Amino acid sequence: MRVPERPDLATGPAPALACRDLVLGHGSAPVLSGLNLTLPPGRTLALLGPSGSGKTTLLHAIAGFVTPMSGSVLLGGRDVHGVPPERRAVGVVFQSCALWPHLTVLDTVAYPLRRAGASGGVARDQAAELLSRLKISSLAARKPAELSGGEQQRVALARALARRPDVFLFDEPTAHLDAHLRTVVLDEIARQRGEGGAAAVYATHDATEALAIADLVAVLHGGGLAQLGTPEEVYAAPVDEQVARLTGPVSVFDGALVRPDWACLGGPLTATVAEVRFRGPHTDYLLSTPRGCVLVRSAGPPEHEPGASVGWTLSRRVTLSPEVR
Ligand SMILES: Nc1ncnc2c1ncn2[C@@H]1O[C@H](COP(=O)(O)OP(=O)(O)OP(=O)(O)O)[C@@H](O)[C@H]1O
Repeated sequence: MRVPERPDLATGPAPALACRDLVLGHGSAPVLSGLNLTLPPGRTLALLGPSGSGKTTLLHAIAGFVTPMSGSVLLGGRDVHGVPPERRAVGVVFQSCALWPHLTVLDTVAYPLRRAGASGGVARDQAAELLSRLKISSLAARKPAELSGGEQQRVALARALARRPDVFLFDEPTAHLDAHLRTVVLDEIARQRGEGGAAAVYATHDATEALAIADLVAVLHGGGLAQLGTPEEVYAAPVDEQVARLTGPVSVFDGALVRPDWACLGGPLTATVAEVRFRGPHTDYLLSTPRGCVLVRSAGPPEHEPGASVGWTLSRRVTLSPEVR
């Protein structure tokens, strides 16, 4: 499946990252084919896709751990075919954090600063500052075996931030974090990118996180790039049902895709409340109608019980084309 590049995001200085006709796999069968995309400096690309769709494989190809079957990866406008991982200007935060077992947390984060030429004292001071921002100062003297999964992730993130790369590669960097720490980490990622102008590729299963953090979203499924667009585009105009499901909650109602916020309670249409799901800031109602079921989101706590008859309004829908229904 070939998706046209977005010309509006492909102009200006050399892109931080470009993939050209990229085909990736681990053996004979490709996992991803015909991948074309361009990421300008300072922008964030979210990779969204189901388990096994190739998000990690793509990150590994950019980092240099996987050799493309064909096509090319360009970093800063330069084809990096054959360039080993340590000579690519990328900072990786992967699911298996691969922290060095013999180094303390402080030394782990200071190491890239030393390699970049900082003196021992300066490197340790800057590393301590990064640990403080990621709320892990108290762990400075510990070794990886003495850390929880979420703590290891934050150390790996601090190490990647210390490297000041041109491109950050994140593979589910908040997977082990609670909601508060997730915000701390996402804010820190955004702050560093703003300061340093680095681009980021961010793989996640979490549509809400992807839409919030990204300038561009690449939806991977079916062995390729199913849709590339801004968060608003992939949410408001998904190309098919699977893209719609991967980018947020959706109902298939009367041959069309309907987001929960495209319908509301009250209005001329009639339905029976089939299910009520309290979500904190809002409540989701699954409405049963003669033309199918539809999920409707309403601010505040539940106001209707299952079985109640309600009126509702449909304000927007994306009709599925016949070939993808
Ligand atoms: N080292 C490997 N050798 C052989 N096949 C692999 C290897 N790594 C991954 N694969 C296969 O490649 C496909 C893509 O895997 P990948 O890890 O890139 O998916 P993903 O989208 O990151 O999945 P998840 O969300 O579960 O992490 C899967 O079918 C997987 O089984």
